[in-house]
Amino acid sequence: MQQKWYQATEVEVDSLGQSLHFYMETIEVSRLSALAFYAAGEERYKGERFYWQNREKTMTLVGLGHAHTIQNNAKNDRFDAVEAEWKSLTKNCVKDQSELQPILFGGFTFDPQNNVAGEWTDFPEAYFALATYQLVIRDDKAYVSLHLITKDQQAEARFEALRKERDHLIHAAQVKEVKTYSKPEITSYFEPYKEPYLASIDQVTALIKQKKADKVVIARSLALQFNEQVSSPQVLSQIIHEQPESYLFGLERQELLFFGASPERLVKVEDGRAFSSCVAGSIKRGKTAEEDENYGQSLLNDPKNGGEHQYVVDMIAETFRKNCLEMTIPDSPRLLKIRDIQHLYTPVEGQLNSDATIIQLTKSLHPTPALGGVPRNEAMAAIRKYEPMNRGLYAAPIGWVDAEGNGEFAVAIRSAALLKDKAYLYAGGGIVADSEPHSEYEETLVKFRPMLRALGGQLHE
Ligand SMILES: C=C(O[C@@H]1C=C(C(=O)O)C=C[C@H]1O)C(=O)O
Ligand SMILES: [Mg+2]
Repeated sequence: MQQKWYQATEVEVDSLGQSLHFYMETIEVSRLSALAFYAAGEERYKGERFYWQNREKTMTLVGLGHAHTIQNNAKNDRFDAVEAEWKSLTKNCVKDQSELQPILFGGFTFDPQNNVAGEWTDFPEAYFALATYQLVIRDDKAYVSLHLITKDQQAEARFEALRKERDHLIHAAQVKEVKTYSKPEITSYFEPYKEPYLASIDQVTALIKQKKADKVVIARSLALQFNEQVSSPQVLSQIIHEQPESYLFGLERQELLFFGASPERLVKVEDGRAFSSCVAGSIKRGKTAEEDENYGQSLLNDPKNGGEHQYVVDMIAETFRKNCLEMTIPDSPRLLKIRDIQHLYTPVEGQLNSDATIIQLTKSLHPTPALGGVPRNEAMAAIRKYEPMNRGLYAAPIGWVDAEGNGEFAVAIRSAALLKDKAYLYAGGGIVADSEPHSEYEETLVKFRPMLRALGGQLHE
């Protein structure tokens, strides 16, 4: 038996007070494949899809089509603008049942002041969508919501057509066997700025020794060419199978798919409680349990990595102190082990002040010193000066928020942009006074591995 909820509300969406009608219907469905649901939108909704799964695998989210987008290029108030528009759009929605929540999914680019042309040209500095078809799988229950936002008061016929299509999409996703996808075939592989990257590590450590900054995260990219166009479900299926311990995300806009498997939470808010994670300091995995344990111990005892980590802890703790009634943070880091790498990890949590929101927390936290540096402004200036690329959504907040103010953003690392038959992979590392170019270079190679593997390549040690 299917559960069904329907609501129609009226909202004023823009500053002109334009009045719109927001129709939505949520049905509970029997378990289906989130990836097959995504793939069912290949023809009609390519370029308007997203995929998300949290680290714990307790929440999977897929969106097909755009009922509404919220996007802007504001340099200073992009967070506030997204929050205000989402609030006005959802103010009349029923708030108390989480399965009825419309969800806004998207991201804020790493640095709105970066104008370097390339794969991110024209990508908005804030880009969010409310899906026409929203699939949420939570604690083993699956819900599909249909959203229609229109000026039209008589939208019944359109809504009915969308219902029919929804039933087709659900049917396509209730498959007995999930399709398996082959890996893409790489025809060439190059590191665009290897020499400038190595030189920049020396330049940045010199800057740090002159006390112009304490820590700066420097990143680089890797470019791949494939023998043919690669599809989004094809690469998403690889990360779903290969990176189960990470956040998984994919966000399409026009021809571009930005996707990744990140171990790092920026912020999660659930019923007024906030969670973040300090993830910085890295070492590779060992080939045997013993070697792995030894690497882990040396990471825990290494002053250079400990320094990289502490800057992140100090800043996130400070932000939580300002926004929370109470908070907890352990005294020392533990290890976070994922397939290719281990990190120093310190979880943070707290009870939010009544006026703190997930978007405001995201605004305050981004970029943490795990991806930007310390002090923030000096680090950002150094990144603009020494990185010849545009990070786009790499290292930036990606995630969702619902109408009640719950939500979660990951830091979009271990990620890549796929554009037809080309992909750009991104990786970086925290540079401190005692960083060495060659070992930082090696660290980025390890961080490229998850996306490189998903895209059909491999790196030898
Ligand atoms: C910058 C990246 O990762 C960040 C930098 C780390 C480091 O330098 O040790 C570790 C985890 C992340 O906070 C990346 O993966 O590209
Ligand atoms: Mg590092």
